[in-house]
Amino acid sequence: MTEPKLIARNVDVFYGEKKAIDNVSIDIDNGIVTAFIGPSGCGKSTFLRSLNRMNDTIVGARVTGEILLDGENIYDAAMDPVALRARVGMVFQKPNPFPKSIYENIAYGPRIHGLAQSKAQMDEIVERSLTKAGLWDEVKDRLQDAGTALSGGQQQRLCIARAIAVSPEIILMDEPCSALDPIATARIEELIDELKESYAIVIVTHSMQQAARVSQRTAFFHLGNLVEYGDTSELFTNPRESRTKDYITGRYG
Ligand SMILES: Nc1ncnc2c1ncn2[C@@H]1O[C@H](COP(=O)(O)OP(=O)(O)OP(=O)(O)O)[C@@H](O)[C@H]1O
Repeated sequence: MTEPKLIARNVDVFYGEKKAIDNVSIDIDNGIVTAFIGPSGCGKSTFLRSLNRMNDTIVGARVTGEILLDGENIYDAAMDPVALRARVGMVFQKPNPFPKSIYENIAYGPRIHGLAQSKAQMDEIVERSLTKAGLWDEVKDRLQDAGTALSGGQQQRLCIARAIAVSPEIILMDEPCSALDPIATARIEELIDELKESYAIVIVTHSMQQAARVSQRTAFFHLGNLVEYGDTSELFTNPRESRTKDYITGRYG
């Protein structure tokens, strides 16, 4: 057995006095997709954001416990949050390309992290990232067009390419398809399946069908607790906890 890529131990997340995540421990492995599911407000996004310190940007948010990335505590004073967010990338619900060209959307991260020594190297990173995100053929002749001029599904693949460009180890996705039509959604789901070969992927989704289609492991959250975590097929066909069963059979949520 290889070590988990990321280990969370006894994690609490607070917004001011309010505890949104209560004592969550979970291992995230490489090479698979892990889905976070649960009713609205259960804390899925809050916990996801704690995995790359995105909560640091929210006034009053506080994380306790331990989150280890390859054994290193990401909340250590020595950890640079900007470098961390390159290693643990994030894709949001609404595609949010920068108001810049397609090329610049990808080149921006590698430039600030000093990943390219020449224009040729940067071109190579841009092409490789767009190819991995399944967008190269559609945009290679218009790299100078605005990223915002693409369709919603293309914009989301651009955002995935932007995350890939800085060579992440984990990609966190917060409901990445909820603003997309079914065809664009299917395209992103195929892409997630391909990307899991290279990155650990964690996806928050409202759709149990989507969790069942794309993930190998599923975590069910309820009222800030991690109720059940296991193989996706097992969790959906033979849940151990009654709260999981109630949720997946549509009794609440
Ligand atoms: N910035 C914030 N400030 C204060 N409270 C917040 C903040 N963000 C979330 N919360 C609260 O924390 C709890 C968990 O919210 P979170 O958005 O993580 O849940 P979720 O499961 O992702 O919900 P949804 O599926 O609706 O996105 C909720 O009670 C929510 O109101």
